[in-house]
Amino acid sequence: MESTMSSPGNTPLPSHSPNPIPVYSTIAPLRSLRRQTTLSGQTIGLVPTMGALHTGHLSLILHAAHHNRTLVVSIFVNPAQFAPHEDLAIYPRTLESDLQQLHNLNAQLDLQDPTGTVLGRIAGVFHPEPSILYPRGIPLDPMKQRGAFVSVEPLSKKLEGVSRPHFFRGVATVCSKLFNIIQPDAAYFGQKDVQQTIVLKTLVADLHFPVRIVVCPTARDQTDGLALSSRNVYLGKTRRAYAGCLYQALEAGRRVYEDGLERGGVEAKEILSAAMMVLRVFVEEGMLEVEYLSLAESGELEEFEPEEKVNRERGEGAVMSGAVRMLPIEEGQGVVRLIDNVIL
Ligand SMILES: Nc1ncnc2c1ncn2[C@@H]1O[C@H](COP(=O)(O)OP(=O)(O)OP(=O)(O)O)[C@@H](O)[C@H]1O
Ligand SMILES: CC(C)(CO)[C@@H](O)C(=O)[O-]
Ligand code: BAL
Repeated sequence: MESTMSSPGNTPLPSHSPNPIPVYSTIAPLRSLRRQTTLSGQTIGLVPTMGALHTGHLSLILHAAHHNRTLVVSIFVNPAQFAPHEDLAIYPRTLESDLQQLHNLNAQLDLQDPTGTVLGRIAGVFHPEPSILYPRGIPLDPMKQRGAFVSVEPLSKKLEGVSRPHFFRGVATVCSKLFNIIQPDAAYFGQKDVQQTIVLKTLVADLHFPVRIVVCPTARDQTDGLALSSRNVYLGKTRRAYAGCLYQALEAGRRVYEDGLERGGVEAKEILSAAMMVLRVFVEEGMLEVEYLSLAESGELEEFEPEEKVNRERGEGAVMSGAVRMLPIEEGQGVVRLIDNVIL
């Protein structure tokens, strides 16, 4: 089924382009797009998202446009990666404005880049109902889910997997489905969700998916470095004012690592405590809780031992990541989890 620049309710969006982006809710038209693209000798770049698009998502699409003539963006809030107590029901869903942003981006892509390179353009948005991707239904309790699921172990149990135990199973499963349906040559993901990118690289290697996983830099707020994220809308003005502290903490850790290189390296615990020092003041004021601060190698996210010397040889490319729970400070607010990371 295909619609053009309209919401499922069929409200047409303002459009000045003669070529609105088709929105597909079923699989067959994507198979035919794949066939046509192959016949014309072009590649498909896929950008999977859960919608509520922001500049971070658009930067992934722009990146993909430099390497593929045909782009597909998926917008699907995947129930399988949410735990029953998480925010599936209230996750921001802004399809109309998402489509408008994609439409505007296509207009920019049509103009080519300043070097004269011909850029790709978004040829379709995949926006299925859950029943299309999960034909056996998708009960929220992961213990009751039926059908085929994919998990990547033991990576999925570490860091993010501790507080979100079935999150990566949901991500690996939905991405397997998207890869099989769209059959992209490459799929583009953000560095912000670093563990997700490692899980997905392992998935495509182990299951021999012919898809290249491309990791693109984290887009940040220019003032305080907060990683752009769809869930930032939950923060409210007051918490937003100090939400950049996670990134600033990670940067403080990175500085200790870099200064230590002159002295042949520093212990992992010194790097992490520099990061913790930035967060401590907020913790003591009851403004946030730290779920984890981690310094790990980039392959399987194996943690450095606290006393281990992190020097150029061991440290370069290591992942320093963190997750904090921004506690409610005003009436009606819930906890907002922020994650971020820097690569040493
Ligand atoms: N700030 C960002 N910079 C670069 N990529 C990003 C950024 N934020 C999200 N992405 C990437 O966009 C893709 C889709 O992510 P998603 O739709 O979950 O957005 P999100 O902002 O991460 O939302 P959430 O608040 O649910 O984490 C993922 O590959 C994710 O890593
Ligand atoms: C990759 C993804 C679209 C799978 O639902 C999601 O985890 C996300 O948005 O990062
Ligand atoms: N960007 C990761 C999707 C999630 O947190 O559910």
